[in-house]
Amino acid sequence: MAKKGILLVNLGTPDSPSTGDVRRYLDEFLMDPRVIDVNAALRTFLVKAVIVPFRAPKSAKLYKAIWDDKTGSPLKHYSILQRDALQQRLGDGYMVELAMRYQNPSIELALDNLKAALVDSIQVIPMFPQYASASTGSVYEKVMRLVKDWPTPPPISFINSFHDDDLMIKTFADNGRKYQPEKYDHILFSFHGLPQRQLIKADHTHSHCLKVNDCCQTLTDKNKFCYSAQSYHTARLIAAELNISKEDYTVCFQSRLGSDPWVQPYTSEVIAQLAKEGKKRLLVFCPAFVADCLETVFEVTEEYGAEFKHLGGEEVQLVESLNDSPTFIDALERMVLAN
Ligand SMILES: C=CC1=C(C)c2cc3[nH]c(cc4nc(cc5[nH]c(cc1n2)c(C)c5CCC(=O)O)C(CCC(=O)O)=C4C)c(C)c3C=C
Ligand SMILES: [Fe+2]
Ligand SMILES: [Fe+2]
Repeated sequence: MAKKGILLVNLGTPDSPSTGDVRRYLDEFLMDPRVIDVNAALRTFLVKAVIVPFRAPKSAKLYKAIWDDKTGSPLKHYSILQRDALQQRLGDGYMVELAMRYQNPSIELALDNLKAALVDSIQVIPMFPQYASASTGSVYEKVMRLVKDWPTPPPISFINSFHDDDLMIKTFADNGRKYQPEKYDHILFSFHGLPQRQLIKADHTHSHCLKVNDCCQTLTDKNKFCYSAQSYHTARLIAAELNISKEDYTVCFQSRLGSDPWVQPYTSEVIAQLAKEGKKRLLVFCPAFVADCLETVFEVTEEYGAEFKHLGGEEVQLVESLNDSPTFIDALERMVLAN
């Protein structure tokens, strides 16, 4: 029986926490023109001579801290669980493959597997709730580059974003509810950051994002593909589900790289300000990530946790990501069946 192909693609992670594997991963990731979007000569200089040589040994230490002896990288581990759970839900009529945009399992291998199985169609699900050129856009580009030479590519479709998917929102809300948000002094919705220039480039109107006050804090027809606007929208929906009022939460952006301005406010600065105001306990959602990873487990829990305590705070509690929660698998299943 011919099957329908499903390709889940997450960002990627090193093969091991060794400095060599982290260097290979960072090199492939940061040489992507959609990630470091400057001219090729400058990108090559920045990545190969500045960022990777300094960052690889430091990042390798962080990866060692989150690496599990049995299951390895949390991002890959949860991605495998998501693939297996979705395959089980969809049954024999579907073939679900997992790939990483950078490193392994590669998109090349996953597409080859789908091609060898003679699937009738391929639905690509970039595992990023909010659209960004550096994440979702890069997955589109890589898949299209690989299939362009196939003599007979099957129909291929892509999920663009799922920032407002009610089952995704419910999963984050259910995960957060377990911590009793009302017991915390403030709630953060901390999204992965992006360089400001990437928001400006993505603005089709050339007159909205970062050009008008509070441009990205509401989602409208003008900014419907804006990463920041989609992020604020996701945060509003989770907050509404949990009855968290506007003054009790802040949307912020983490994981800045380099010295160019990124989307603000920065999570580290928000945390410092909250400590200054005497807040003691913070609950942090990271709704840009469908799986726990270095940026949630280490950056939020360890780095921001230590920073907050150093400034007089007491606790930074991370809300776990979607991982393999059954309601998130429901969301994926529904996306597939709707196509
Ligand atoms: C949520 C989607 C992501 C976007 C958009 C994104 C953009 C982006 N990231 C960097 C630089 C780094 N990101 C790193 C890790 C990382 N990033 C995402 C997701 C998005 N990145 C994830 C899921 C992870 C974790 C991977 C894991 O193995 O757990 C890293 C590597 C870690 C480190 O060295 O600190 C870097 C570097 C840029 C420059 C960028 C957009 C322009
Ligand atoms: Fe990143
Ligand atoms: Fe915007």
